[in-house]
Amino acid sequence: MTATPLLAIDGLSCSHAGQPAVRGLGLTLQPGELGCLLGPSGCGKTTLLRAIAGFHAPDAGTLSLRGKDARALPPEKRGLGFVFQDLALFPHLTVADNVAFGLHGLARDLRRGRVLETLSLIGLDGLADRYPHELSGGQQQRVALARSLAPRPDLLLLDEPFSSLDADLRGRLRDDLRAVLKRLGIAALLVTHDQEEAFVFADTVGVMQAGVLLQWAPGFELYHRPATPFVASFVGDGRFLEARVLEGNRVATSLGELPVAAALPYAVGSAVRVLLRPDDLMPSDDEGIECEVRAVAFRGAESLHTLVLADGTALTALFPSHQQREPGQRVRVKPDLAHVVVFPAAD
Ligand SMILES: Nc1ncnc2c1ncn2[C@@H]1O[C@H](COP(=O)(O)OP(=O)(O)OP(=O)(O)O)[C@@H](O)[C@H]1O
Repeated sequence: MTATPLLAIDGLSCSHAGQPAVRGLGLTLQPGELGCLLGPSGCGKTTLLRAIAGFHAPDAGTLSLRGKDARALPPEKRGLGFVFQDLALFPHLTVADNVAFGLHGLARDLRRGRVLETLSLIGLDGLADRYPHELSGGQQQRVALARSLAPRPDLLLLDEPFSSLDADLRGRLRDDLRAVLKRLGIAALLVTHDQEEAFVFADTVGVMQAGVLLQWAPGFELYHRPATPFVASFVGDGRFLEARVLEGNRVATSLGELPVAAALPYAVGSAVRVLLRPDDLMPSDDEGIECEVRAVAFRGAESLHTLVLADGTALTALFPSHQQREPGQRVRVKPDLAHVVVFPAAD
């Protein structure tokens, strides 16, 4: 028996003034599952979140929460928490009163305990009596998170909640929030532009393009088995290499013969493209394919090398930074991969 999903959406379409923003979208989120939506600006992420929250009426499709049709429910009856980019803390209320704001249903004597417990969980011990203007930006964002967590919703909707913070604060807040959500068993759907954030935070990541959800899968699968060329190029670095289908689950490329995961739906001899990630190529001393280093980008532990093969094909490869080469140098590389992902040849 499969458990009832917390959130189930099917065939959901939304528009703004007749212009489609979300098209026939379906996904499910299980209790306690952390999901993330990635996609270029304007692809419909916020519209989808607003439709789930009840702030935007869909044109078509179904939307159920905890197994019940939620389409007719107003936002306050959906039992969800939201955190949007705009914090909207009440400036004249203390931190504790801001956090207590959504706890009307709770007996007064329990409220203070819940507020202090939530502040402690989110790393704001000792700040209950301060006012928002007495806090840093990161602390204010934590108050907004505490306020949405205090009623213990079973689903939290987060629209780029960390985007105003610098990278270091952002990473810490993301990790802390993930830990709190997992500890409390609260599911979340987070909209972000940051792939690393999506990979680190979420159990399941969705990639949207022009209102369509192209793939909804764990980050590892999205990276290693992208469903479409758009997902392949939007998520992570990667280059496409021209290839030809061979017998026996293999393709011929200018890097030699490479294995594919399963039987291909293309005839032997067909022209296809394969995806090569920078971590699919390793430096190799004597064997391997010779290429020229075109550019090097130092990234700390690793350096991203742009390489050009003898036939002019450009590829990228991550080398440990102590093996970093110089532009113009010739290097040998060999593929280090379980299999390549194959797409139809470009038009
Ligand atoms: N209130 C509105 N009125 C008219 N069109 C809108 C409105 N809100 C969004 N749109 C349009 O709907 C489409 C989807 O917008 P949405 O904000 O959902 O995208 P998004 O993926 O969240 O973008 P971003 O990453 O930039 O926040 C866009 O073309 C946008 O211009």
